[in-house]
Amino acid sequence: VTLAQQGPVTLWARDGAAVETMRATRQIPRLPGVTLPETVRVTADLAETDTAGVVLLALPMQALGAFLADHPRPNPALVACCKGIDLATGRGPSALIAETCPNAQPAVLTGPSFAADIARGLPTALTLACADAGTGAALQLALSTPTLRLYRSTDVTGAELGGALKNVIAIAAGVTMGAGLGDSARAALMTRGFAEMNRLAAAMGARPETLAGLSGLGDLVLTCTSAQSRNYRYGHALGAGETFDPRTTVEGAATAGAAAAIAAARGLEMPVTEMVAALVARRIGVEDAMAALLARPLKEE
Ligand SMILES: NC(=O)C1=CN([C@@H]2O[C@H](COP(=O)(O)OP(=O)(O)OC[C@H]3O[C@@H](n4cnc5c(N)ncnc54)[C@H](OP(=O)(O)O)[C@@H]3O)[C@@H](O)[C@H]2O)C=CC1
Ligand SMILES: O=C(CO)COP(=O)(O)O
Repeated sequence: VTLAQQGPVTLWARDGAAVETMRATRQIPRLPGVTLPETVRVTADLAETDTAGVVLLALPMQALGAFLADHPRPNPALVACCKGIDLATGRGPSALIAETCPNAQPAVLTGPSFAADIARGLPTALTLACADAGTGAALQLALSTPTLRLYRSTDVTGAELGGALKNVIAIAAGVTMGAGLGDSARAALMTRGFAEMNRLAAAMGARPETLAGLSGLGDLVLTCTSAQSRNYRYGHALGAGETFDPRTTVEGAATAGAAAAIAAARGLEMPVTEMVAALVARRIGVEDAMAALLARPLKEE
């Protein structure tokens, strides 16, 4: 919606009925109240995107690998908008793109931004990460709009891991608030969670300044403090012992398990992440999880 202010955009979706509805009504079922500009062409025919210079891949992380394997994309630049670690392979979106679409430059668009805010034209700032600096600069220019401000980076690993791991900590923050443990406990979990994000990212070659930027700290703050976040709301329901619609995309649930497995393989301590993975898998309850975190040996900060 925001990019369509600057020129024609093709929006592909797999659901033909949803495409027909969007064409007819110019409304987006997932973004109530937002009208599709006339410059957005909606299609259920994926081949219509084949000649685009840039494609934004906006589907859930756990669906990306199979989607690309089934539909390798011919476009020169593929920008992943998903946040997470693939549970099956332990890889991020750019590695899945590189594997399935070897002729494409993989890039990542990530940072604190709710789709509804961007579509309403509210100001947002994101990180555009691409290992190839020239492609990254071109994408930054092409995808920035008057209300969407992109900062560029060549640290794809850092940008991906910041966006993936903050969702896990957001679940923990939601659990804390849902269980009535208070704002102080949430701030502690956010801070210690951020330390874990940095630990894993550094071990995987990311730059600390990327984690301290929009794609890491920026998105951590947003997602841990806003009830607009699905990861936060899911955690809140867990903490409060309430049900949660299982059809909702909650990226941190799978990513908690993937990150905990990587940390274990590398001998890294990630107690908050491990606890979220255990909570999601129902191996532990909220009270026991909190007690276990508080009972850890005292240490230097
Ligand atoms: N929503 C937001 O505010 C933000 C989301 N993100 C990230 O974007 C990614 C997608 O999230 P979001 O759009 O909110 O998720 P939703 O669940 O709202 O939408 C997912 C979309 O992907 C489609 N989809 C799912 N599986 C497949 C598949 N196998 N093949 C083709 N299409 C598929 C769905 O189609 P169908 O309707 O047919 O199921 C739907 O259109 C996530 O990684 C999320 O973290 C990042 C920043 C902000
Ligand atoms: O990543 C997001 C905001 O930057 C969206 O968060 P949720 O997936 O938790 O809704």
